[in-house]
Amino acid sequence: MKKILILHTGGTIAMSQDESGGVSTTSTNPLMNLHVSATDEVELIVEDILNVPSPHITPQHMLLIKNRIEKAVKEQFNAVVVTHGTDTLEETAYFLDITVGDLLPIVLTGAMRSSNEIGADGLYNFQSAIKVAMSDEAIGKGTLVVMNDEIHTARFVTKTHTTNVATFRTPTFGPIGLIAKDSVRFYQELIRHETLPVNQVDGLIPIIKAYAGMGDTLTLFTQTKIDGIVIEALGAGNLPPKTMPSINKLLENNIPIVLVSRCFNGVTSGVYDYEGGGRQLQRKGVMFCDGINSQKARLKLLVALNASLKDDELYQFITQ
Ligand SMILES: NC(=O)C[C@H](N)C(=O)O
Repeated sequence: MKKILILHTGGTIAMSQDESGGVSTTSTNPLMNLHVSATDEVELIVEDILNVPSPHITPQHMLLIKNRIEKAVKEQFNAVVVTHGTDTLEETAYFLDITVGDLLPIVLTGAMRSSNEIGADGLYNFQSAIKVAMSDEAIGKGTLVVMNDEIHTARFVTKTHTTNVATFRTPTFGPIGLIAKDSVRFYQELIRHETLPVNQVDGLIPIIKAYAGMGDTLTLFTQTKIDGIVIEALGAGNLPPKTMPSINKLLENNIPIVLVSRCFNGVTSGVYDYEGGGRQLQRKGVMFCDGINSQKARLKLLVALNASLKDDELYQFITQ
């Protein structure tokens, strides 16, 4: 019989709606009182590791979850299911993906409707996540996100809708599997999977978004002590020319600059050789992140810096 560790962290999946329509955390997690079917062949050990809305989640919380999962490996658990608020679920999922690796299946899930709302999706998603975690095919696929009958990779999934239950999507590549009534089916997998061990997550790494007519906003970051910066650039990876003096200054000060695209689909590539164009940025040492969004790129840089990666190693890890 498989043994699965359930880690509840809070979020809407653990919340209820009151008479005024407000949704908030309750002292007992509603999932605790509900029976999850089709789990007779599995032993579930449940822990309320946190009980917070996910906008309150920090990298310190992610580290706590990671450490608990690593302990679970030693305790011979076969898989872990983490329930989480959806607002930052993709960030915790990605953090676990790049720090724990493929030691055992890790599946995150959440809900868009609280437990006592009509059409509540929490219990259903929770059950689906357990089914995926139980599946032998989930082994070696990296951290997974299961919502609304779909299986996504932590690396590429993102929350795309503020309220719709079909909010989690994987732009460009699509989900890697689905849950069809009783069966869990995988159709794709990632071809590479990078991980780094970390024991701390310190550092100030802001995210800034580029826009038409952007002036020298980045100058603010040349005057503050930051450890790195993530820029959501235009298109395939270009910036307005007025940002260049500060880009140069940051690089002179050895501040790592990670670039992603503000586009929802596609990957970055340094092709344009005009002032601020991607080719110029790459030549200067700006690191282009491949296909992940800015909030994940920020975690990637945070993990890399806390694992003391520098120079070439840092460049390889960020750009691979
Ligand atoms: N659906 C949700 O879980 C959203 C909630 N604000 C959270 O992330 O905690």
